[in-house]
Amino acid sequence: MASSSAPLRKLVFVTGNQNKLREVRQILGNVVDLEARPIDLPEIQGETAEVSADKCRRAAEVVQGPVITEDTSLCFNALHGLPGPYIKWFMGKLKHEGLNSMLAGFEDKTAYALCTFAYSAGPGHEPIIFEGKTDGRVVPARGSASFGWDPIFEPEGYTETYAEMPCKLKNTISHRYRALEKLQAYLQTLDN
Ligand SMILES: O=P(O)(O)OP(=O)(O)OP(=O)(O)OC[C@H]1O[C@@H](n2cnc3c(O)ncnc32)[C@H](O)[C@@H]1O
Ligand SMILES: [Mg+2]
Repeated sequence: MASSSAPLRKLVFVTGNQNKLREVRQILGNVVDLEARPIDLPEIQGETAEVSADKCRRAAEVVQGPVITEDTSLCFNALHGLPGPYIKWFMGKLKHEGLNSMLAGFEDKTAYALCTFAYSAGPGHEPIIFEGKTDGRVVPARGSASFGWDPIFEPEGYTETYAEMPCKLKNTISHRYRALEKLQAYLQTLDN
């Protein structure tokens, strides 16, 4: 943790998603001086780590300095991890009901939320990847529909969906929280 007298590390977070930004600010608190840039960067196809590293390289070029980017996947075990990094497009077309229907023919409704942060120290610096995973299952939508697929994801060990939980609880068990814990630990090593 940065000492109270040291200036906070400045970091640009490139994201077009206000809900992600809100949660990242809530979780990181004042550990870093986070500047948000709402740039919607192209995302390639591939496995999550490749998609994330590519987006972060582009972000570092745009920002010309240290930067973080984040990618979220929702992976259905019955579908071998799909929709995965393509969840945004599946959500957009199928909505909550259609995502449930995708699993109608399967007994196994388990899924996991995967958050991948990528950090680059600047243009030409290879991104470093930090992943956080939360297991759960896909259920018919319950709770406020304010953030993506939150209403249809019930984390393991809880009877509430992400959308039904107080944000403080989501932020202590979420895929995003778990990835940020690792990113934070890495940033601390840079301060020493
Ligand atoms: O600009 P970026 O950061 O890429 O923001 P995005 O909205 O495009 O986000 P992704 O590419 O990572 O796509 C992930 C999708 O999952 C949604 N999502 C991300 N985190 C979520 C969370 O914690 N709970 C519910 N939905 C989430 C998000 O709204 C997108 O539809
Ligand atoms: Mg995106």
